[in-house]
Order: sequence, then C-alpha cells, then structure tokens
Amino acid sequence: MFRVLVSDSISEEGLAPLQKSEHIEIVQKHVTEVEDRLHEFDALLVRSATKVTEELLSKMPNLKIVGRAGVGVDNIDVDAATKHGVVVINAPNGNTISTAEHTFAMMASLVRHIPQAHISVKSREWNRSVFVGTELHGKHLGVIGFGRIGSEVAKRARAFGMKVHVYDPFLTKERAEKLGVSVCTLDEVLAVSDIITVHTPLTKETKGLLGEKNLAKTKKGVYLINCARGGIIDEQALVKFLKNGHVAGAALDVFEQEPPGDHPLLSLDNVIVTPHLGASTVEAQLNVATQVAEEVLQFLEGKPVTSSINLPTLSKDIYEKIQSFYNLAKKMGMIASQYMNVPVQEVTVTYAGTVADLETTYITRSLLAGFLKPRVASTVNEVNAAMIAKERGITFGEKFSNETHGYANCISFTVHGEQNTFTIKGTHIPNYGDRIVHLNGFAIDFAPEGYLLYIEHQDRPGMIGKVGNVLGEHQVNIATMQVGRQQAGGKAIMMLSLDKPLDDALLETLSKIEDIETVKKLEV
Ligand SMILES: NC(=O)C1=CN([C@@H]2O[C@H](COP(=O)(O)OP(=O)(O)OC[C@H]3O[C@@H](n4cnc5c(N)ncnc54)[C@H](O)[C@@H]3O)[C@@H](O)[C@H]2O)C=CC1
Ligand SMILES: O=C(O)C(=O)COP(=O)(O)O
Repeated sequence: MFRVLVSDSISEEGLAPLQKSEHIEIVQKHVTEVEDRLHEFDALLVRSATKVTEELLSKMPNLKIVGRAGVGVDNIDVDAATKHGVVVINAPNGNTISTAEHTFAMMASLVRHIPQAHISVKSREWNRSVFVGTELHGKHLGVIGFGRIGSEVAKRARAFGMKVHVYDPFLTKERAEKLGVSVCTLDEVLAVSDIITVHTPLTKETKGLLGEKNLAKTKKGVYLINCARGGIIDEQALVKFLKNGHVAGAALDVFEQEPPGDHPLLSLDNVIVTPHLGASTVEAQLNVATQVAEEVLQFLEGKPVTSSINLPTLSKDIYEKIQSFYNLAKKMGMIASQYMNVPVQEVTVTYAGTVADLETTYITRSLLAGFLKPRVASTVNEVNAAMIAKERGITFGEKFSNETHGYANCISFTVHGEQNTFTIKGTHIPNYGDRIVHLNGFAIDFAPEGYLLYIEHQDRPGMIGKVGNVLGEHQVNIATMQVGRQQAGGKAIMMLSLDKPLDDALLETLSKIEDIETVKKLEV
C-alpha cells in the first residue's frame, strides 16, 4: 500500500487515476496538518503554495516522489530532493493555454483600464474621459522567455495585429521564424517595446532581470506584465518607475512574496493585480492534476516518469528498451562494490554493441546506484547516485567501445581502488537473462542473482570437492556453480550461488582451505 499526501488544492477529478488504484491511499491535508504522520507518505502532490524544503524532506524518510501539479518548481528544493533520492516531476504543458490567456486578459485590462473603470462604475461614477486607453493593434510587444507560454502569448498577439519581439537566449532562429516573431537582444526588446511581458522561470539569471538598470532602457510609457514569477521584475524598482511615470502601468499575477501583504505596489492606481491565477481554470487544473496523478501512479508501480526535473526523462518506448540493461547494470554495480570493499576513487563504465546506442546516462546512474548501495546508509537511487558519488570523491566516466566479446551487447565496469582494480563484464540475452561473462580477468558465465560465493584459488584437483564438503557439512545447499581459470594449474575462480546467506564464521573456514586465496560473499 502506498500513501499519497495531497497538500495543496488539486482537482479531485484529476486525482481519479490515483483514487482508482486499490494500492493507494490518498490523504488530502496540508503538510502542517499531518506533522506526526509525515514519515508514512510515499508521494507528495503540491501546487505552488506548499514549500517543499530540506526540513520537510528530512521528515519524510519514505518519500519517493514529489508531483508538482503545474510548471514552476521554485517552491521545491530540487537539490535537497535529489540528495534525498526523491524524484521531482511536474506537469509542464497542462496550464500553458490558461496562463497565456490570463496574460492576454491582463494585457487588455491594463491598456484599457478595465479594473479601474469597473471599480469606478460600481462606485456609481461615470467617468469616461478618465479611462481612455490605447489599442493593442500595431503596438510592439516584447516577450522575454519564449517557451510554452511565451510562444502562445505571441500567437495571440499576432492575431491582434501586434508586432512581436522576442528575447530568449535559448531560442533558435528557425523556431522564431516559424512563429513569425523577430529574435532580439534583451536591449533591443527593451528599447522597442510598448508592452513587455515576461515568461521565464525564476532563476539566478532572471531574478531582477527587469531591475532599475534595464527599466531605464525601456520606452517612456511602457506597460509591463508579469504572469510568470514574482521577482523577475524587481518590485522596488517597479514602484519607483511607476511613481515617476516612466512605466505607464503594470499587470501582476505573481509577487516576490505571496500573498504580498501590504505592498506599496498595491496602493498604485496604475497597477492591476490577480492572486496568482494564471493556471486557475477548470481545464488547466484538470490537465495538470491528471498528468501528475498518472505519472505518480506509474512511478509507484515501478514504471518510468516522463517529466522529471531531476532524472533524465525517458519515453515509454526507450524505457522498455533500456530496462534490461538498467537491471543488469544495477546488479553489476552491487557485485563490484562488495568485491572491492575498500575506498574507491574512480569508476568507469564502457558500453559496447546494441546497448551503446541507447540512453546510457540512465543505465550509468543505475550502475552507480547499485555500486553505492552497499556503501551508503541513506537512500541511494538513480536520482541521487551521481551526487553521492561526487560527494564521496568518486569520479565516474562513460566510454563506448566495439569490444563485445562475442555478445550482442556488453557492459564493462571497472573500479579503481587505492591498491588494485576490478573489472566486471555483463551482457543481457533476451529470453535468457542477465549473465556475468567476465570477472576480474577470468572468463565465466553466471546469473547475477541471490546469495553468491566467490572464491579465487590455485587450479588444483579436488578444490571443488573441498568447498562442497565444507558447505555440505554446514547445511548450505549449492544451487549453481561456475568455474573459470586463466590457464591450467594457474589461478582459478569459482562462483557458487547458494540457497541461503553465509555467515562470517563459515566464510573464515572456507578461506583457510589450502590453495584458496580469496573468499567473498556477494549478495545481489
Ligand atoms: N501565473 C501562473 O499561474 C503560472 C506561471 N507559470 C510560470 O510561467 C513561466 C514560463 O512557463 P513555461 O512557458 O511553461 O516555461 P518554459 O520552460 O516552456 O519557458 C521558459 C522559457 O524561458 C527561457 N529562459 C530561460 N532563462 C532565460 C533568460 N535568462 N532570459 C530569457 N529567457 C530565458 C527558456 O529558454 C524558455 O524558453 C514559469 O516561470 C512558470 O513557472 C506557469 C504556469 C502558470
Ligand atoms: O504552474 C505554475 O508554474 C504556476 O505558477 C501555477 O501555480 P498554481 O499551481 O496555480 O499554484
């Protein structure tokens, strides 16, 4: 049974995929109302109100996934989530149209003074001359951030006969041409626009992007719109430029602090505001809730997520292709880690054959997670494996090669310790399974599963019998056994799979058999 905490107001209808599952219990309460139960939850669903902080995450040790029913994840400490091995997903497309429409509603309201006129008429006034507006037709619209919402705003602006100038450092000319907008530098947008609307995420680069310096580069009488994130337009600077008349008016759906409290902006007549309503439509809420509910359900069922913020995203098709390698890699990592139970500085994974054409980043993360699992007390998985490796000073690299050793695909994993190096090679054979085909310089062939016993010894007659006897005497049944050697009479290895785990005393007994050099138990 999985428990999902829905902390913000999320469409009931959208939660249906989760509600239908008999393996899921949904609790719809704010995180602060279930302080004493936080450790029970496997998934957390939020909008922009709940702050998913490091502190909250550390109170939720069972948490596996945070679903943001919306776009912006600035209320989620994604680095902390990654550190805790918690996947963060969002619903990037579901509220695009609603937010673009809201931006447009704000733009029309702003230049035609609709909110102010509305209040005036409701106050029994009839002041037509005070509310003379300007047309949108023929005006220059500056769009800063030309992603999903910015481009939908631009389409609507073109339909209104506006000229659209776009600044987005990641925008290709090709995409801009397709949408009939002109690509500009930030300074060009600032200089030419009658109205500027921002549609970027809030990042180090965009925080205060429209501050005093850049506002001074705008046309006198410019209108500004922010339906993206509070802080992209610096609020203090905005107050100054509204008061001195350089900025004719501003329409704000978002604020640096939400709610903004008694902010000076709210006292200015040329500022119109809404309480973060961009995504608040029935349609958008249904879309985003359905999207995250479906993804969370899939994830809890062990399937891939498609809109993860802190994992490489995979389509279902690609996931199905890599799944076998992903499992094989994890097991190889676990074996290597237990074999080299010493400090490790560097690991390298090499892909050859069909696997080399797949999304190997994901496979490498799985391998690293398997490798770190026996070494790390806290949760380690594909989400945080790279971060934990880095924290522990383990460098890791990916290579590609043509050496398949006769298999259709081959993954090699080399671990460099202070004194020695260990290499394991594995392959996945469809309809047969995972096989380890090379271990520390020996050709071998075994399934990486269950309780394994690895022995390095001198190749002498009777070695197998001696090991079999000791195990038999201690009631340990051998399920399978594989041997390998470099040359007759030289160094040899045995890999046994056992029906139960070995205790350390028995391991000690085995290591004392003459000509046995190394004994290791490996659990996969
Ligand atoms: N008011 C509301 O209720 C809602 C607000 N939003 C917010 O709207 C914003 C845009 O959302 P989407 O269009 O879905 O995101 P998106 O990711 O599709 O687009 C963002 C664009 O900003 C561009 N960008 C990034 N850094 C930039 C910079 N320094 N200068 C200029 N451009 C930059 C990116 O290249 C990208 O094209 C986000 O902040 C999101 O959180 C989204 C939905 C609802
Ligand atoms: O999706 C976004 O980025 C939004 O800002 C929408 O926020 P909300 O879900 O309405 O609290």
